[in-house]
Amino acid sequence: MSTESLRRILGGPTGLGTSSLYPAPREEPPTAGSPVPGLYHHPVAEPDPVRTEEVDRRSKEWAIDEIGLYPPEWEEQFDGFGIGRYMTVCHPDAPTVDHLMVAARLMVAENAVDDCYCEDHGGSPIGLGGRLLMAHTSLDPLHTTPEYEPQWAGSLHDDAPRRAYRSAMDHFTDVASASQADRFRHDMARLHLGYLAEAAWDQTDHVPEVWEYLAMRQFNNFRPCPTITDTVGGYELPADLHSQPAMQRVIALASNATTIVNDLYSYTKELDSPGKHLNLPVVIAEREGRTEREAYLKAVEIHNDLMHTYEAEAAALAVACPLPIVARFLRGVAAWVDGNHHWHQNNTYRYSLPDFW
Ligand SMILES: CC(C)=CCC/C(C)=C(\C)COP(=O)(O)OP(=O)(O)O
Ligand SMILES: [Mg+2]
Repeated sequence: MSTESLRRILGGPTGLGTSSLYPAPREEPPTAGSPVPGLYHHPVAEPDPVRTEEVDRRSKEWAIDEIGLYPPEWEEQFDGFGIGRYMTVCHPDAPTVDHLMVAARLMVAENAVDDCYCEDHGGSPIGLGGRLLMAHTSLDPLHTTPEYEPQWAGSLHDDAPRRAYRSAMDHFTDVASASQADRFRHDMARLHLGYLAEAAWDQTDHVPEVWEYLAMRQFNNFRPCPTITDTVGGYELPADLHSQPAMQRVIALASNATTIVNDLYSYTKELDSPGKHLNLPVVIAEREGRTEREAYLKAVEIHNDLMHTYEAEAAALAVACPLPIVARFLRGVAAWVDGNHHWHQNNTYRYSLPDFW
């Protein structure tokens, strides 16, 4: 495969000596909506405003009318999340708004579970395992005897997170193949495992080693979002290609980079939240005895290393397995990585940068 083709797959220049083509640390402090100084990323174009608005409108209609997701007082936060921008910028190859809506409902549902079960909308580490497992059955149904089946089926309507998961999953399985749905269930089980480790550490006030934190964050991770890029794009990466170790490594590295992006952009929000909220800079500061600023800058470097390794591995995979479907999927993952950065950078309603420059 030519260098030019690889660039197209990854969305920008890669390899030795190309870092200087991307934004470098700056002298002046960032302003609202600017990227984290020194963060390696690929700027992308603003998402299509027509699609953005339509996804916002339809997501809200679904959340309110179909599943009763949130009370009126949470409306501002729902709007501030910007689901339309997020999905539109992360899935530039979605053939229709219907395809974008498949991703949008899942994203809204995933955030509802995180907020209502784990975090600041009534969440708690206490009893989380039971709640998460029951919610997981909205994605991966219980197969049981006629005596108990109706009780389980009724439970899927009992709270907003389960209603959201069940409805979003129904819409997803309408368009996904059986193996794409199974891939998604596996990724969601990984996510729930990550939530549980984070909650267990919270209950015992344990601050993990940096590598342990990175392991937890590989599971409590955006991974279920980029890995549906083919379903949202209206095609399928076959299971035998998706499960190749080289593809799994690319997916994990890309997803880890996207999740550390969240740790960097949500750092000040999480410092202001009650209790100690773990994120990469906080863990580095505590476990490696660094100042907050030093720890934050080290987290930027870790992100950049992950991004460089991800891009190198994706390029190597594209060469080793030169199938158009592999190139298309890798392009979709790269678009998600870049779009995720764009959304975090520009979501000044949720995020603001620390004063470290
Ligand atoms: C959309 C999805 C699969 C989310 C899973 C986990 C999650 C909420 C994140 C990876 C985002 O991290 P965090 O919980 O720290 O989110 P905020 O910083 O509150 O935006
Ligand atoms: Mg965060």
